[in-house]
Amino acid sequence: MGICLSKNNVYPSTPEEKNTNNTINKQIQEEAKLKEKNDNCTFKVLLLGPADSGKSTFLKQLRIINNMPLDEEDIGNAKFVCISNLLSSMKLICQNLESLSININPDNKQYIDIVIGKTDNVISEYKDKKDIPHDLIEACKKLWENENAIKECIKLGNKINLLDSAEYFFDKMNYFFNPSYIPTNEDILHQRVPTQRISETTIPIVDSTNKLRVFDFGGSRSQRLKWATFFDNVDLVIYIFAISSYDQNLQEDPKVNRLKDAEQLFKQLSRNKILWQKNIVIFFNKIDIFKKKLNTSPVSNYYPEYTGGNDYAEAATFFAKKFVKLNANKNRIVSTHLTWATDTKHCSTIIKLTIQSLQQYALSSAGLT
Ligand SMILES: Nc1nc2c(ncn2[C@@H]2O[C@H](COP(=O)(O)OP(=O)(O)OP(=O)(O)O)[C@@H](O)[C@H]2O)c(=O)[nH]1
Ligand SMILES: [Mg+2]
Repeated sequence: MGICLSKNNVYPSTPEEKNTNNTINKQIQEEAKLKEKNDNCTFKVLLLGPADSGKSTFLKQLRIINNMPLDEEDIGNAKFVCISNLLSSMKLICQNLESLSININPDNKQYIDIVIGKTDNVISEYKDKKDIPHDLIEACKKLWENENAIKECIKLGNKINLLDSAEYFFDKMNYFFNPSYIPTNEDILHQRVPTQRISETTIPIVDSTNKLRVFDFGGSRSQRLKWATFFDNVDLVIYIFAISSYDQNLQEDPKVNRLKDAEQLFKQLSRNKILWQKNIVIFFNKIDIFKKKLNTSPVSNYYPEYTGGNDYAEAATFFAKKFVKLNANKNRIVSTHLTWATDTKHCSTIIKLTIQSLQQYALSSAGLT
């Protein structure tokens, strides 16, 4: 390279070598600056997708996995949310048994009446620290332990927009009804609170000097109108939808299939001008429910072109191909992951992979790899 080494120093001997040396030094300085910038980077990440798809759950996992405590509001409201998710799910089931033609044991009719009659008042009063009436607790326990109709109705939960976590809360009702029980992180991960306010959370990435600045949005149709003002200077879009929702309709528009709505939404986002150059990671979420459903709710009932039966890999590949095809900019990287957002161990692997590729992409955009 025309450079003489003397002890620890580098001395150029001719004007040409001097020039080369200057160029190299400049490059080294620029790369060091870029590296420093990338070592202390804050990546802007958007969590986008339809309602009830798992965006806020994923944000909770991002905090847990990066050793950041859960949001104080989530912890403070945990008991109330668990109880109200549990009671309102039980009420929804009791109200729909007849329309779903599910028979009950006549001896249990009294408990169903108690649940339907008392739940709303109890939820509104519970916030004022009133106790849950004993007869309502007993009614819930009796129905869950002795009435098969409740379990049958859970299997038809897709028809009544039942919470995916209903069974989780019913299984743990003895804990939740105990006044001294303190909800765990797992309980908080199973809660359902639709996001009404856009949240911004800065999360230091564990074992790194970089941070994530994560925006979590409400996914219902009315909430989507607020998204676009946050699209500037994004580093990564994570599009999350529930792959298990292929047999469900939207809460806000019961005529529209949830997964078909998720397709349309993805198509629109992939065409968005401000996001045009941005890479997208798609999370096909709720695979735990998806796997179970395949046996009882054939995908071909909703997608007649699907021929893979109840095979999990076939069905997942079918949807993955569908979404990747919908991406309008073929020059951007679209990666896909099958995810289970309520499971911390599973999420940890996916989150690490996603952060790695985000950092890798940032370095390569800066010309450092
Ligand atoms: N079984 C299961 N439940 C999940 C999974 N991901 C999320 N949930 C549950 O699904 C419900 C909805 O999750 P959220 O994270 O609130 O959904 P969201 O996308 O933030 O919804 P919006 O705020 O309304 O847009 C919660 O009760 C979660 O516990 C999953 O992978 N498996
Ligand atoms: Mg949310």
